[in-house]
Amino acid sequence: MSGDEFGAPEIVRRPDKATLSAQIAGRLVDRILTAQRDRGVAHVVLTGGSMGSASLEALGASGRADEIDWSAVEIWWGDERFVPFGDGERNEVQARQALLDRLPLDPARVHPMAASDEGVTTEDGAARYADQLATAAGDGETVPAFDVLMLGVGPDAHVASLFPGHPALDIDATAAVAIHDSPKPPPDRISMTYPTLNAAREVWLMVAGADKADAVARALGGADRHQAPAAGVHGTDATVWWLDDAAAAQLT
Ligand SMILES: O=C1O[C@H](COP(=O)(O)O)[C@@H](O)[C@H](O)[C@H]1O
Repeated sequence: MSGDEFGAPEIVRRPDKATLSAQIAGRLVDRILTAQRDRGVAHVVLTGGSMGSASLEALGASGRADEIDWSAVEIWWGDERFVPFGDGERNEVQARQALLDRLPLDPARVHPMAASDEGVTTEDGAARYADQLATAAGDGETVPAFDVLMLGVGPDAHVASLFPGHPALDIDATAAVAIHDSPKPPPDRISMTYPTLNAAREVWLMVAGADKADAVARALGGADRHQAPAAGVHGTDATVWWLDDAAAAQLT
């Protein structure tokens, strides 16, 4: 599918980060319930960073977590910082602290990316994640059709660990890629590639704060994905930009 074939994104704007996070949490519950009703199991891709944690914390605070059969939810990550297991820099650790540790998840359905103290390289970790995705996808597919894929957006418009100008932006022969020389610490990471991100039924880009306003305006204003990686992600059914007023301030 070329960029021109995607429908216009939905833009949901709320006054502040707390209100935005609560809105995201409510729609995430609804989305998981719908996926489980339609397909039995829901595939959810989590993100790191400020909005990744805030939205999960909001779900915990909403009182709605008990509506979901968490044993039938597959949890994935769009990217990971390649640091030791348990390190607070890991997106997995942040998600566990924000919510996952309090949910009755099936451990076999939780899929963290590799850690640097596992005795594997980032390349090994990326290849292993690609294998896990293919196994879960079945039917000869390389990745599952995720029900919802959540992404934060950096002030440089990066998503997952796909950074402006980085060679990984053009890798499409594998589902996950090793990242070196990340401009944002830590330098070594693992990331889903564009084809994997864009296999999701719904892609949610969640952005709060004035420091992201320029990135949002560029990505939604038609920037090339090599300059603004967030411009290159789209869901097959829907692409939703969740913005607080500060992040939306430069939209015309
Ligand atoms: O490094 C990362 O940054 C982005 C955005 O983080 P934020 O704190 O600026 O919101 C995040 O979405 C990504 O998963 C992460 O690895």
